[in-house]
Amino acid sequence: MRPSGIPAHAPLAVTAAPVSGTPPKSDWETLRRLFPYLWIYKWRVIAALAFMVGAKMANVGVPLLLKNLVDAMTLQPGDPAALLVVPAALLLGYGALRLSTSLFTELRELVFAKATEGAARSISLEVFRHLHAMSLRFHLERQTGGMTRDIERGTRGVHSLISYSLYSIIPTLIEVTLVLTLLAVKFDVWFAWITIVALVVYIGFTITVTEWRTQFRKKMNEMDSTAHSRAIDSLLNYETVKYFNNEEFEAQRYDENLERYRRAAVKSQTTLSLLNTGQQLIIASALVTMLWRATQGVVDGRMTLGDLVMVNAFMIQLYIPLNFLGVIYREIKQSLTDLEKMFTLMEREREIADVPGAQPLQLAADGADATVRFEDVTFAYDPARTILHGISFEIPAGKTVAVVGPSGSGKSTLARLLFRFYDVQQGRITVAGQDIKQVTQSSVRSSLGIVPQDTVLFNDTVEYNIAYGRPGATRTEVEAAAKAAHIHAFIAAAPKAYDTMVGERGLKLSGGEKQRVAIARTLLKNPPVMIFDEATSALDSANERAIQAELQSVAQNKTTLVIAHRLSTVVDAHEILVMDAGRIIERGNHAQLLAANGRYASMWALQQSAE
Ligand SMILES: Nc1ncnc2c1ncn2[C@@H]1O[C@H](COP(=O)(O)OP(=O)(O)OP(=O)(O)O)[C@@H](O)[C@H]1O
Repeated sequence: MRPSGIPAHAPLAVTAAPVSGTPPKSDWETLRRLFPYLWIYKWRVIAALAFMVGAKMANVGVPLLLKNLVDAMTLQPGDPAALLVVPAALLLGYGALRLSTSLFTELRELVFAKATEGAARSISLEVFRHLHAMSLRFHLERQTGGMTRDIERGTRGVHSLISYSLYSIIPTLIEVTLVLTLLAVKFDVWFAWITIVALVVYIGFTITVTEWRTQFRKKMNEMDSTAHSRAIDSLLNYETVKYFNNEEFEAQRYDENLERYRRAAVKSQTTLSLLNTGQQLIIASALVTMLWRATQGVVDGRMTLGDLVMVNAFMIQLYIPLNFLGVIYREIKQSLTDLEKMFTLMEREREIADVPGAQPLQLAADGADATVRFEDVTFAYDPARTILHGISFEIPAGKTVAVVGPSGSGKSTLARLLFRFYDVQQGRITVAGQDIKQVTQSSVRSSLGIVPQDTVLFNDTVEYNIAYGRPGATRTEVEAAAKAAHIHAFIAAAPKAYDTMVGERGLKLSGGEKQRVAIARTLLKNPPVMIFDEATSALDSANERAIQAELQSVAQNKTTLVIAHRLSTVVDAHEILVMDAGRIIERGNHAQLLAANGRYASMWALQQSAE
């Protein structure tokens, strides 16, 4: 048997660091959040730091050798032996030091790549899991485009933060310390002072200007995310845009943000030039002062020519990384901002969470005890508007209860509550006598199957979409489900059969075809409790009758909740609830309700005459 497109669940061996508490407040807090993800690879972190120190020591050794080389040439002009032997040894040493600098640097990258990539992977996976754990309310409110952009930037932030701090800031600090110590010990303490003052002024200037510039960068990000959200929303609504001929309107809305982005970007660029010029000024002043002190030293005979060369080489070596400090500081700040945004997203409270120590729902293997009860359930999406008022009913195991009533009366809300997409404000919902709030959400959901009102499919093959009902199902099982949902013949006749792509959100299929794919995947899941929320509303009468018969045979031994507009589809239900404005106004079986001659009877008469 050929396996279907979806593999069975395989646990991912990723050690996610624990997350707790409130959203990060400062940069240090963000760093503290990131640290545990890296510390999983502590030996690599330590080894990388050691290699870094090695590389910097080798780097600082280079000017020292240069000094000796120059001194050998200038101080012993009359000694041909020394002139031959000493420079040869020094040249070899020079080569070895240069090589070790790059060797240590490469080793550091080699050792650390796994830690960086591992941390980025753990965080990405954790964010993804967290998003799926967030409530339906969160997902209905989110702006997909902007949010994915934030996540993308956050994950990239992990890479840049690690590489900039570990590959730039820390090495520069090590180098500065080594050079300062050397200068202070070997020469006039003035050299160290000039370097320190220049560094302090440089860093102070860079940080102040960069902090000020951050607002433009933030604005750019904001505009970028909003533009992205608008573009995605507009593309998802492609057909609607065309129906209303609103391409130009959409383009203008998009362009509003692009224009704001452009303005912020130009400001960001102009202020960058200001920053760069200021930095160059500070560095050039420091270099000139140092060189002036060094030439004075040579003239006074306190320093050799070699010393002068060495001081100059040190300064140039320091100058190169410092030159990038502004960019690095900004990138680090930027990464921290991006990371903070992602961490804040991760800290958003999960509205619907398992109670501590929640156990899985206990259910007989054949679902024979899967009775569903709504006990005096009151619910509001928004506290200002109660949707369900004290709803009580029971679907005995293996029986079918139908809910009918006008649009907006709260029928689909019953299904959402049973799936625990929201928690009820009053009363409780039980499955097999267990409150669904007290057991794990995943066990409740695995006992339920739904054919929803609006089916949205994954942009993959028909087979993938059906097999989604039970990852790991074989092609034969997928076909059997498709046959039961009366969609097999249609799929088999398509040029690519089960490998046909359904398009984004399944839009390449008709409403009725999508609905049948949804039925097939729920049949494949085969849970003890089924919910059909107007499951056949998109079908023509002939297809509806055929599938109704199939659904009824499937529902035979299952606990079933049927939500329907067409009353002819629910006449066989064990109990029919008539809902209006969030209340059950009538209940009974078809015959009883007709006899009662109330709302149901008049709805029935109306539909019969229409048909
Ligand atoms: N996420 C939500 N936030 C706020 N109000 C909501 C939300 N979802 C639904 N509602 C409101 O709750 C009420 C009941 O919605 P529900 O989907 O349960 O109705 P229904 O009876 O299934 O309607 P229909 O027959 O049209 O599908 C509606 O007035 C709807 O506007």
